[in-house]
Amino acid sequence: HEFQARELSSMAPHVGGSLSLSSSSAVRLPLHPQATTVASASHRCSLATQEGRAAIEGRGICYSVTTRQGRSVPILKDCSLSVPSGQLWMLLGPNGCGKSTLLKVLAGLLNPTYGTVHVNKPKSFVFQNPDHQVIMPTVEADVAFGLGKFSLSSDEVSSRVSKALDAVGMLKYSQRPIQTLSGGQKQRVAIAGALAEACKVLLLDELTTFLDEHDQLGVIKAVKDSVSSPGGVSALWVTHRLEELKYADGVIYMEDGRIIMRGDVPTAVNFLKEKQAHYIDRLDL
Ligand SMILES: Nc1ncnc2c1ncn2[C@@H]1O[C@H](COP(=O)(O)OP(=O)(O)OP(=O)(O)O)[C@@H](O)[C@H]1O
Repeated sequence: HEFQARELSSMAPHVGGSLSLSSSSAVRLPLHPQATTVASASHRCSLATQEGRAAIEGRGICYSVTTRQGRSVPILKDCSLSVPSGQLWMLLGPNGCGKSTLLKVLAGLLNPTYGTVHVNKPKSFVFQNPDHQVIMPTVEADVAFGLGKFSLSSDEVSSRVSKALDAVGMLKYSQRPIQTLSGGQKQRVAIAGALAEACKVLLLDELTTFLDEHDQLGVIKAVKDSVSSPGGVSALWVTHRLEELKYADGVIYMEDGRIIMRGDVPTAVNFLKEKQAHYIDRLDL
């Protein structure tokens, strides 16, 4: 982790900043079963894109908190984004720029102060700390846990659990006690839980922060495979780790509560290089 922090701060200080070791509490959170539009908006706008409706779409999202003194502090400022169906997009930006808050607004965990949000459902929000993602004693039981609410036959439950574990490369671990898994394996089990529930959208908050290179690769590949397979899973992935960009279909970069860049990976790489050059120029070495 320290290596990552050093690497990022030397490569692109404005991109990674210092990595936070504090972990938000972590649960896998299945969200509502049907697609709806959440709108607390003063203005509504068309949710359709030219290719059809995006899997994740936000328009003019603002989110503010009110201090004890009654002062309104803006956290998200006029954020608009769109993630097409069947794609994996990455959300980057320095510590405290609003990435997690934006993800929570998209997940429906926070109501935007202004703006509109549309996210296909079922959707699932997976947090960063793998130790808090999984709750049942074995891998199989954990993935089956979320299916309890669907009144499925036991055959259907087994079939969904096996398919989901297979999709994240964890089928052979199905009988393993959860506490014997590595951090990355636990993250993959959490993702399998979301896939078993036939999630259409995965909202993933810094899943690889605490993982070593091997587990990091396992988790990102599991997500990429789910997105690439037929069935149209879409994912928005918050990360500080620039090497993960090679798995992305698109990139969003935030600073100080605003989205200041959206584009494909080459566009993002150019943007990041320019930022780094600008930073080095300012050092006056
Ligand atoms: N409930 C709250 N009350 C006050 N400030 C808040 C609240 N929630 C978030 N913030 C502030 O909003 C800003 C954005 O926080 P957020 O966690 O979204 O950033 P982030 O980009 O995910 O950061 P990191 O990369 O460190 O995880 C931070 O300055 C944070 O302190």
